[in-house]
Amino acid sequence: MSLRDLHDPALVARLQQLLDQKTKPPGSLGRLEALALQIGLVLGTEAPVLQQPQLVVFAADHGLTAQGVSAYPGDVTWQMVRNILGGGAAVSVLARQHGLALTVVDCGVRHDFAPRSGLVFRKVAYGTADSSQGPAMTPEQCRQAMDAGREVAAALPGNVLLLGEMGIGNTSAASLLLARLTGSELADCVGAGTGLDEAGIVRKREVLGRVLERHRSARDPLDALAAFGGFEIAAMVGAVLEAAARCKLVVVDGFISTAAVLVARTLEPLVLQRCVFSHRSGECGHALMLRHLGPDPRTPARALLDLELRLGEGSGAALAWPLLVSACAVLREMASFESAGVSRSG
Ligand SMILES: Cc1cc2ncn([C@H]3O[C@H](COP(=O)(O)O)[C@@H](O)[C@H]3O)c2cc1C
Ligand SMILES: O=C(O)c1cccnc1
Repeated sequence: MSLRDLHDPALVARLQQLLDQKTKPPGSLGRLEALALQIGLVLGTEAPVLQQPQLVVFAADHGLTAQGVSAYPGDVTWQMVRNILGGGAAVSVLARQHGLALTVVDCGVRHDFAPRSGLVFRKVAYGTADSSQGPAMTPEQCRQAMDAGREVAAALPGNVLLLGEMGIGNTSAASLLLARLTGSELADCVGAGTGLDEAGIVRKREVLGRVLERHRSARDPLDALAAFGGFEIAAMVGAVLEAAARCKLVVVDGFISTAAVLVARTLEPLVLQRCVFSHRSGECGHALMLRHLGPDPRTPARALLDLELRLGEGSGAALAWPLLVSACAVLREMASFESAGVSRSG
């Protein structure tokens, strides 16, 4: 399946003309105008309305946590899933504030959850295998996780998917994917994650260096994804591909969800047309990752916000949401010079 190129020159010209006719100096709403244009193109309309926004938190555990790569124990993954669904996590509060439907997908958490509202069961296994000892997933598990993401995205209503994730150890998997898929120095790809101190970061780099070396032949993006994990990243790859195929807007969160886009765009470069990068994470490596996803005028990879967030869960995507709503409102509702009887510049 290949994606349609959304760069319709006629629609671009109409959208640009509409924006330029609004009662403001041309370009004075800055990047909100580029955002409005992008949303218009994705939804294929001059009057975009974002409907039934869905924030999906993909959750899974990582075998590599056995090597001490995170400041927190793996049990935090399932405990935070419970907290997210219970309404007390950052993403729960922000989703509630902004009226975003919140779903958690168990892609591979090391825990058995009782059925509850908002929780979708797509468990591939009880966490990935330790990637310092062998591949994190088998090719079949990788496919299963990607299919889970695709199916979840296919079943969602609305025209916007906001990505979130929960998985202790997943900054390690994202760093490894960044290093392998872009050829960047590992040291530039590895950060503090949940808050490792300097010694912890040195140790994390050393562990990830060994993992990278162990899987030196995993150069193909899907091989790399299977080698490093995790299930939630693979599921996000599938979800991004499916949402993009359905011409939904994809709101990308931080370091980990952007890593999923890094993989997805190797399979379908045009997914980038549908992606809005909500924020630049404080995690070392995210700026580098965004640079590798752009710049290209048709596929901007510039993040909207820079709040030094380093949380994940979809918190940055939720925080950027009002900007997307505003971009659409400007396009739909602002008067033109002509309709408002305002004089243009001489
Ligand atoms: C309480 C808590 C809540 C979180 N919410 C998201 N993350 C974030 O931190 C984890 C990745 O960092 P690392 O690779 O260092 O483990 C992921 O679960 C991510 O979503 C959290 C982490 C913690 C501790
Ligand atoms: O940028 C992120 O998404 C991030 C950073 C640190 C820890 N968890 C997530």
